[in-house]
Formats: sequence, structure tokens, C-alpha cells
Amino acid sequence: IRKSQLAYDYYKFSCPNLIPIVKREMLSIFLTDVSAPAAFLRLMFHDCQVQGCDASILLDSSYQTVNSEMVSPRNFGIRKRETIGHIKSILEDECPGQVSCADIIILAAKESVFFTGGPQIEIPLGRKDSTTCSFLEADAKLPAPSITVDELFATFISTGMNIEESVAIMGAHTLGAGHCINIVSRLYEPQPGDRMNFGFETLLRLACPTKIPLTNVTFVHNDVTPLIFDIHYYRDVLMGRGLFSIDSRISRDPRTAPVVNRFAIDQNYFFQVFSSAFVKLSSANVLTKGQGEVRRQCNCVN
Ligand code: HEM
Ligand SMILES: [Ca+2]
Ligand SMILES: [Ca+2]
Repeated sequence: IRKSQLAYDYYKFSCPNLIPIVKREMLSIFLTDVSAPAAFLRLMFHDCQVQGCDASILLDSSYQTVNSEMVSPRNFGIRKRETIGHIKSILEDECPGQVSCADIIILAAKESVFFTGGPQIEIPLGRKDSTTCSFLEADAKLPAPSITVDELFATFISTGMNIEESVAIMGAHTLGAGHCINIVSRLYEPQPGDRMNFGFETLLRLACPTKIPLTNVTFVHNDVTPLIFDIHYYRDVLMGRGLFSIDSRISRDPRTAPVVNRFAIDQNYFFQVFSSAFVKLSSANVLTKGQGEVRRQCNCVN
């Protein structure tokens, strides 16, 4: 973990207005699209999970980068990539060549959590952007909704998260929604641990009536308050209303169930552990100092 190379005041001299500019731009995005915070939070996870937090997910397919990571089916439903590019273009006017796209992704995710009622998280900055991307690594490292609790731990152990933090970071599913393509397998080919509340299962079957989804548009909310960052995700999974198999499984596994139970009644504690998990996820395995580059445009290498 090269976390120590990052700094809380990294842009203090090179881009002193960074934070107010990002806050202002994010606010106007949030006011025009209530689903944006969920999109930014998931975008951060899917960037950091592949090659580290290096904005590899923003690269389009080209002769240099070959296939974009968006080619991977695991990135189905990823949105707001171009919005990061828009914020970048504003920052290029203010402080050219300074702020990495990788840091903008993290700042957007952090503002998304705060704007929707979650904790204010302090994050170190100074990530560099990659000159490569890998849709094969995206296929391999982005978790499927049907993973086991052991696979969940394996996913986050490399970032230094413990069991509590691994359960806390899943609390990101307090925001947003999922599409039938990620839900049908547990409805029509259930695995152990897929049991759910009968009424909720009925609702899912109504939303996703066929094993192969007829369209890509139907979605179901991740928890009962999909626009608010709160502990309802944990309350829902305890009631058998977890959207994905892994959401249900953490409420039953003896290693994770006590943590889910505590988060479901103690929002302060959830916010505290989520914040430390967020910093670990966003700091692990990043490019710093002489590595990588600061892209001029987020969707292509310099
Ligand atoms: C490790 C286990 C995880 C699995 C298997 C998983 C899986 C999924 C799936 C399948 C979707 C629905 C995509 C769609 O159908 O449109 C989703 C949505 C989402 N995930 Fe995860 N996820 C995991 C962890 C995380 C983490 C660590 C974060 C963030 C820190 C996150 C944030 C989100 C958000 C915010 C959404 C809603 C997106 C939207 O509404 O646009 N997830 N996740
Ligand atoms: Ca990446
Ligand atoms: Ca919620």
C-alpha cells in the first residue's frame, strides 16, 4: 500500500481553489440529477478495484488503450464518466495540468456521500492517472452479485480492510439501484443463501419476470431510501430484503451478521467505520510521484 505517498494538502499551492470548485460543480450536478451520487460512488469502486484508483475506467477504446474497461459486462450500468471529464475541463482552466482525473473521481464520490447525508470524509490526494486500462482485469476483479462472503473478504483484503470495514463499505448499497440482469440469477437459479423475504421476492419477480431480461431498463432500489446515505441498507438485509445475493449473505454469515446488526442500529458507528474503509479503498495501490501522468483529458492518455 503506497498510501503514505498521498497528502491531505497535496493541491494547496498547485490548485488552491480545487475543493470549492469541485463542491460547486457537484452541487449543480446533484440538483439536476438525484441519481448522480449513487453513480459517482460506484464509479469510484469500479475504478479503484481495477489497477487501483488511477482513472483507468475513464479511458475510451483507442489505438493506444485498445479496449476500454467499459467493454466488461461487470461495468454494466456505470454512469457519469463524462461528468468527471467536465469537471476536469473546468479545473484545466483554473490550474492546467495539475489535478489528476483519479483524484477527481475520489472527490466526486466523497461529495456524493456527504450530499446524501453521509459522513464528511477526509481523504488524502495526489493520485496519478494511468496510461493503460484493462478490460480483462475488470472482468476478473470486479465482483459478481452472487459472490460468497469469503470472496467478499478476498476482494477487500488487499486494501487492508478488516471484516468490519468490508461490511461497512457494502453500506454503499444504501444508495442507488440494480438492474434485472444482476438479479435474475438468484430468482431463477437460487444458490444457498439466496433465501429472501416472501413479499420482497414477489416484488422482484414482478420487476424481473423472465430469466433473460427483456430490456435493460427495469431497476429495483438497493434499499428503501435510495437517495439517502443511511443505515436502511442494513435494516433491509436483516429483513430479507437485500437486493443481491451478497447483500443477503452478509446478514446470515456468523462472521458478518453481528456487524450488520450493530450498523443497523448505530449510524454513528457505521459512518465511522465506512469512513475508514473508504480511505483504505481509495488509497490502496495508487500511482504517485513519478508514476503515471496527469491526463489533460480524462478519456484519453496524453
Ligand atoms: C464487493 C461486492 C459488491 C458487489 C458484488 C456489487 C455489485 C453491484 C451490482 C450488481 C450493482 C447493480 C448494477 C446495475 O445493475 O445497474 C451495484 C450497484 C451499486 N454499487 Fe455495488 N457491489 C459491491 C460493492 C460496492 C462497493 C464497495 C461500492 C462503493 C463503495 C458499491 C457501490 C454501488 C452503488 C452506489 C450502486 C448503485 C449504482 C447506481 O444506482 O447507479 N458497490 N453493485
Ligand atoms: Ca482503475
Ligand atoms: Ca439509503
